[in-house]
Amino acid sequence: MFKVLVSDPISDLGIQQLVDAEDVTVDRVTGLSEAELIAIIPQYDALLVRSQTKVTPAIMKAGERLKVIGRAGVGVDNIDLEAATQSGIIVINAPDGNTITTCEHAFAMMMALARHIPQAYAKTISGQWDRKFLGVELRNKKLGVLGMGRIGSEVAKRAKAFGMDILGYDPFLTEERAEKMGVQLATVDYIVRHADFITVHTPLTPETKHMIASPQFEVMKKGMRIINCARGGIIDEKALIEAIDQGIVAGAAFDVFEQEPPQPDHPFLNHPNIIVTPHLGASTVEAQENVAIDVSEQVLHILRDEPFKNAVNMPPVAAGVMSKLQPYFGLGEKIGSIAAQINQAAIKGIQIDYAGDLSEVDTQPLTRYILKGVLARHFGSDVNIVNSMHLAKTRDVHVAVSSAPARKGFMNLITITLQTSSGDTLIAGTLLNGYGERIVQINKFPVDIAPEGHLIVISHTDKPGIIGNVGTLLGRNDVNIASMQVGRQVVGGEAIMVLTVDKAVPEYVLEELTQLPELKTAQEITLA
Ligand SMILES: NC(=O)C1=CN([C@@H]2O[C@H](COP(=O)(O)OP(=O)(O)OC[C@H]3O[C@@H](n4cnc5c(N)ncnc54)[C@H](O)[C@@H]3O)[C@@H](O)[C@H]2O)C=CC1
Ligand SMILES: O=C(O)C(=O)COP(=O)(O)O
Repeated sequence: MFKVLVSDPISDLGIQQLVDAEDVTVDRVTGLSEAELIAIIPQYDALLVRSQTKVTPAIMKAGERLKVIGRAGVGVDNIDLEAATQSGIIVINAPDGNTITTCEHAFAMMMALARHIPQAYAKTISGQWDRKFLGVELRNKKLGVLGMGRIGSEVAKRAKAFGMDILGYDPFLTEERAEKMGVQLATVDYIVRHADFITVHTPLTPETKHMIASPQFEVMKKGMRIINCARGGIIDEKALIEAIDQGIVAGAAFDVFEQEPPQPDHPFLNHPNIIVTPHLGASTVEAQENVAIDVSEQVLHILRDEPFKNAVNMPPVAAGVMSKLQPYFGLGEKIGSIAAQINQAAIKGIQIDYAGDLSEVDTQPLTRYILKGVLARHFGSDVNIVNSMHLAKTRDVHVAVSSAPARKGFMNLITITLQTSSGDTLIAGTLLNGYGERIVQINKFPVDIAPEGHLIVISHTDKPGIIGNVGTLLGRNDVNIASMQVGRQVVGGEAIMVLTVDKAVPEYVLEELTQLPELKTAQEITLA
């Protein structure tokens, strides 16, 4: 039974599929301190959060069973991604579910800002009929959009309907796409100098932190207005107050703060020219259901070892690609494991070659499984597909991948060469239609082995009588042989024998095998 902890207020309807799942139990406990979360997290397989819960390295370290952290929303700045990757925890988010809602909030803030709606409302309900609030139209104004991703693009679309001219900047915005959207591609500098309104829709990164600060405010158009419904810290809060005091900025609308919640004496609170909301951008019935449904679905997939999407600490893979690759994951992991069990010396590098059908897809997720198989001998259950690349890198294991359409006699072929301090070991495997996983080459010897259970790999000289001797010795020791494969390149030369046996072979039996004439090495390989 999988246990899921929901530690922030997440839509009931959205997580219903988790609640209904027979193999899952869901606990909801919100408002926990870090220490409280550390105390209970060891029992959980998944943690679901919004932006309140700060998922620190200490929480992840305590989460011995934690396989996935699901963020019911976009921004994952409350989750320590580096620590998650190191701990092998998958972090997923729900990037699409709150786009429109947040865009509409930004738009509502822009309109409220243009017409002083919050200030006028406050006056009116306090009994004062004050008609001095003079607004501005949006029509014919220049709107600068910094960050033209999902939300920024939707804001631009709506702003066009209001007759605004859009200046857009995003490192990924091409001239063609901008033109298609009716947006003028511009630099940040151009935007800050010319825009009447600026709205930011980027994540908070070292690059975007204070991307609007004193140097930008100094050159802004006098009387401009600025909106932040993305992340606190993209606009320098102190510099903004100064720019308002200097009459450069006429007004600002903020949904997010450098520190949330802001201190009661924060200069934005009660400032006549600044309107604020408490990080409500994503807070609609629709968005909360959407993000919770999306994240619950992926959490279920991850818990059940099924293909999933929206991982934040793993490169994105299209769903179609994932379903093509899925059948190879087990084979890849076993090939890696066989290589690492045959050659137990210090690993320097791993060469992975994909051939045939596999050359047509992005094999990156498969590479992670192969690395997991290789590294499991050293890291045990601490390695998984989230951290296998990372662990290889931190251990200076160089991973090289190549792919070629040539079929080499097989429709698909995975070949790995484990480069170690005592030489190279090559293992190749394929997925045979109707026959499943097969190992087809060990070093220079062609073989045909189903990679499962217990195998004994013997290297010997191709001489008559050896097979009989091996069989007799194993029989004497009560080791039953299920299948046997012999590979050689030339008659009487070096040869390999691979036996599938029904149970683990005691160490002394392997020892005895190596005492047989013409037999060089005997190793046991165990596969799950
Ligand atoms: N207030 C709220 O409740 C909500 C806030 N957000 C925040 O809104 C922001 C945008 O979300 P989405 O549009 O869904 O993300 P997105 O990933 O679709 O778009 C972000 C865009 O920012 C661009 N970008 C990155 N660095 C940049 C830079 N230095 N200058 C200009 N552009 C840059 C990226 O290329 C990307 O296109 C995120 O920070 C997210 O956390 C999202 C949902 C709700
Ligand atoms: O999705 C995002 O990035 C948000 O900022 C929304 O945050 P929330 O889930 O409302 O705490």
